[in-house]
Amino acid sequence: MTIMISAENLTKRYGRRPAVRDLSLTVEAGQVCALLGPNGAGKTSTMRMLLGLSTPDGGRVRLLGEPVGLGAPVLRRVGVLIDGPAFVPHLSGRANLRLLWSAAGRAWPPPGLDAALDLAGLGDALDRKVRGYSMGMRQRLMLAQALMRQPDVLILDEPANGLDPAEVRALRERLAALATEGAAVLVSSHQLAEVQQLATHVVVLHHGRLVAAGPMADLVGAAGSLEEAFLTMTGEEDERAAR
Ligand SMILES: Nc1ncnc2c1ncn2[C@@H]1O[C@H](COP(=O)(O)OP(=O)(O)OP(=O)(O)O)[C@@H](O)[C@H]1O
Repeated sequence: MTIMISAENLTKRYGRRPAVRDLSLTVEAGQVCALLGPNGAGKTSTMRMLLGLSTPDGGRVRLLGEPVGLGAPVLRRVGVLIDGPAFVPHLSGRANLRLLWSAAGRAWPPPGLDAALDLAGLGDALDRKVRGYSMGMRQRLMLAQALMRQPDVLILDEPANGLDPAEVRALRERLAALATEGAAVLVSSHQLAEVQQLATHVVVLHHGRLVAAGPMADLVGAAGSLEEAFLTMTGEEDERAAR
């Protein structure tokens, strides 16, 4: 068992409001872990801290056993999809990928480019300006960006947004293959039926707190589906009804 992603007692406040409270989680090599929670539960805040994009008010993060901060060397081994990246609209998809890769002084092309482009499935559009891309095409370019470095750790915030069913399936298969090869994947999503097929493990947040964590089969348990288990755990249906 190799722990690839670890958070210990993470806390984040915006002003006085806690967004993440005393959260601990681990993701091991070979696992695809879903980070779930209703809107505002703290998923993006958690991922930003895991990546050194925001500083925790308390607790500790390690990726591949190393501490994380902006520009930490370990981040070269991490594929990221989180708020962006901001592509240059008048450059092609391919030129944008090259720019993002080469900015750090690395020789083009990256080792996983072909597999990443294959998944992105942009075809001829890869050489057209990003300005004309649909939302789904931008999302697929972002995925290519995250995967082109053949990462050991992947942290993806709602990667399936805007993808059509065939693309969602291709993404699922690619992430499973990367995990089988020894990567650790942490992925946030609201698409619970999809997550149930994708993830081996689940972490559920509610109001910034951990409410459940463990193997998918344990969480689904007697509820029969991840959706049912999730709604029971978070009490979201009751909260909506009370509003
Ligand atoms: N930069 C910020 N400044 C102030 N409050 C913030 C900031 N970022 C997040 N928050 C607040 O922190 C809480 C957690 O937000 P976060 O984006 O982490 O949730 P989330 O689980 O990713 O939600 P969603 O499912 O809607 O993407 C929310 O109450 C949000 O309003």
